[in-house]
Amino acid sequence: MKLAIVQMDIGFGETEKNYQAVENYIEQAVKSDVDVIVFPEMWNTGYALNRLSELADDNGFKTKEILSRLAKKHNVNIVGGSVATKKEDRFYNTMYVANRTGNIIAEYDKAHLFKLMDEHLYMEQGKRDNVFELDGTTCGGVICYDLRFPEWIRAHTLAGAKVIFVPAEWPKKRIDHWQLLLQARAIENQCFVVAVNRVGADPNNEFNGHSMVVAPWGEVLINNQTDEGIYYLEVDLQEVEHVRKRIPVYQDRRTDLYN
Ligand SMILES: NC(=O)CCC(=O)C(=O)O
Repeated sequence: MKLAIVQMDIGFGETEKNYQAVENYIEQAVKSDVDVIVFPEMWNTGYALNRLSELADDNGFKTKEILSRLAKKHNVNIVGGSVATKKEDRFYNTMYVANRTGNIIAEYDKAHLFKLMDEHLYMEQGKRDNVFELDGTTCGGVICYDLRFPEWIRAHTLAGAKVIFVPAEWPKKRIDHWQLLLQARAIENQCFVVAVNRVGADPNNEFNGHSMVVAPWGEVLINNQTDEGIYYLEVDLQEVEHVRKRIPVYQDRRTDLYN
């Protein structure tokens, strides 16, 4: 799986600029041979939460149109990070995934809202998991703070996910947690973790990237990048089976003691 990790800056409440930036990034990424392009969290609005009624994407219409059109045009999969959406007068932090044919194959509302960034005051939490297929590989997608809930990631790998995508706006001041948690989730679940964080700043936080790809044995394949840009990496999905055979964690689970 050839990945293009888009570690972008996000204009605070500048939706037009952000949509244009995402279109440009897709056009740039497909100049290389890529299978999946991945974006960070809340890339349409940033955390301009008190302006969601004006800024959130109505039913994700605009986001879905762009992802679908460009995925089809370039025969590429796009894990669309997440965007602020409005659905039936409520706001959500929503991930959309478009496959090569331009079909929107996943729509996921962030399950765990992050109180330290006031999300719970403005948004509704999601009620469903997020498992989808990219080129025949079962994948899962969670959003930022969801990463702190090992049982939530495990629910996705128990449902078959071999790759977990984690778009984020994870502030610099807790980047040590980000790195450790991503590595732990990959090792304990014996899966690839593909995590994309933003760069730049908003009125409340500074973001320093450190987007990461971690292999099922825990090797960190990308990290320490703090500049805005696209980072390219190919991963060998067969590593998942090799690691799961070497230490059969899934067979050794004590389902008589826990689920
Ligand atoms: N946007 C988020 O969910 C941030 C999560 C975060 O920073 C954390 O420490 O957890």
